[in-house]
Amino acid sequence: MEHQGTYNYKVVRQFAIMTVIWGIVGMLVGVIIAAQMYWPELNFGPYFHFGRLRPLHTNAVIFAFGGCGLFATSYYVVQRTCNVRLISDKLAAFHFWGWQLVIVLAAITLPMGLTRGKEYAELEWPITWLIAVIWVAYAIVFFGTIAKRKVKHIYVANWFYGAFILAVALLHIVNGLAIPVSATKSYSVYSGAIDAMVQWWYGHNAVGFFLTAGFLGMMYYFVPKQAGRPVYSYRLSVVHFWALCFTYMWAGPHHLHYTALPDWTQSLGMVFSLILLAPSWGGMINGIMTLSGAWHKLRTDPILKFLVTALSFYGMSTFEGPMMAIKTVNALSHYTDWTVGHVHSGALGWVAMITIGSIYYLIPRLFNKEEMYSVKLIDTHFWIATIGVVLYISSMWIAGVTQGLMWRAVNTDGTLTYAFIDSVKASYPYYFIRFLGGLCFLSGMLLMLYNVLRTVFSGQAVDAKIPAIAQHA
Ligand code: HEM
Ligand code: HEM
Ligand SMILES: [Cu+2]
Repeated sequence: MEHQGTYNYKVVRQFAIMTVIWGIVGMLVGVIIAAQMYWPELNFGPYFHFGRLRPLHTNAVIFAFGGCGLFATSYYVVQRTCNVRLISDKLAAFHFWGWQLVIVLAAITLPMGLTRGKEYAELEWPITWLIAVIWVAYAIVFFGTIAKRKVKHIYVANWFYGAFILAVALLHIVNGLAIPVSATKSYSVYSGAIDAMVQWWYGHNAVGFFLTAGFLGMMYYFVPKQAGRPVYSYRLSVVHFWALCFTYMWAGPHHLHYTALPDWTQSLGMVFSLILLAPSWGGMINGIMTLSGAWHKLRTDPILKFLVTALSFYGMSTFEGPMMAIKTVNALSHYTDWTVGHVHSGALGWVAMITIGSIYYLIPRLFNKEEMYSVKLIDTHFWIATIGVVLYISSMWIAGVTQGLMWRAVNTDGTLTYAFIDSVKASYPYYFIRFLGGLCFLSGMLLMLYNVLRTVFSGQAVDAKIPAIAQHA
């Protein structure tokens, strides 16, 4: 039991490094598909066609980049706040290697065109089952560690990580139910409008629990830590936690406005989306107000800049989302690039920025260094990333609204003013700006990789000792 007195940082180090690597891979694919929309001749053969690289992009950024970030931070946070080592190093290692295998399998099968055809749940049934097994291992390690904790209280970050783990298990299994007809092909057990409803109950809650709850867990640990201030309101964190979990579950139908779904379900989804603004902003306000008395640190601390800007984008996208869920607004925004803009203000502005900030916090601590190799480079990364997000989302807003307006424009005699191709032509300049924005964001990630490698190779891997007296980490 040589490890008894220390935390398991090995699995945290592994997931943290892979967060940066998969972030670069996933965003590179993002830049490639963005380029393909501006230069159609970049669509090569079947394997490198937009239609096959797009799911590769979404899977890589959400499950490889986002997933590794969530696993690294949750394993760090749960140990530090419970004052115990993970209950099983072996299961944690199985989780790490199993997840890398899933990512590799995804990178092979998606370009081959093997897909279940469900967005964000594309991977065919053998991989879906493999994910379920790995997820159970993760849940055992995480909740087992909480059960063994030396601190009576369960810190709020763990509540959010816990909700993420449980909800994603539920979503993955229910939406994954399928009847295999061969090793690489299966059919959903649901059909028609019910299949669509299950899929978007899944899709929306993937946003709510994979892309939000887990990252709020990150926020609740790393923002107070980096700001050196306690969480603004513990009561607010409890209230918005339960409200968020409850409300997200009902908002899925906003993805299916004006479809064959019963009208009342669409209205229900719209109403719950509007309500969702409140618990979302509860989290944002709690995070931002945690800086009370530490605002001056924003001037000099680029890690804090990442964390706080992430919260601002979180607030912005959770305002935009409820607006887009209003049926009359959705009549304009749906099918347009406005949705893609909304997605990336959440994905780049919130998910990627909070992850980047947290990883910069972690790396020196995992490799026995005072701070990152270059704090100046973190600052450069911050600015280039921020410019990238702004270019991305503002170009997509303009393109999206232009498309929506052109599609609905009618002449006095009732005929359409524009052919579809006119709206494609009108979108071209914005696709170029989006490509540039993506390129900025990707360059920032490359700076990060350099900075991380310099820190890692000048440091040494150490596992911090567990303090003898129970205290908050
Ligand atoms: C209160 C919170 C939010 C609400 C009510 C909301 C609402 C919406 C609505 C109405 C759409 C458009 C559906 C359509 O017309 O097809 C949408 C799309 C989307 N949103 Fe949000 N959103 C919220 C927050 C977020 C956040 C924080 C993220 C990312 C971290 C996000 C990621 C997405 C994604 C990925 C899609 C595209 C789904 C697809 O069609 O593939 N949303 N959201
Ligand atoms: C360099 C950064 C990135 C670039 C250039 C980029 C580019 C793109 C492009 C071109 C699309 C396809 C849009 C379309 O079908 O018209 C897309 C879709 C998507 N991306 Fe990204 N992306 C980046 C980063 C990210 C990150 C970090 C995430 C998540 C954490 C993300 C999540 C998504 C999602 C969920 C979709 C599907 C949107 C939908 O169905 O509405 N992206 N991205
Ligand atoms: Cu949704």
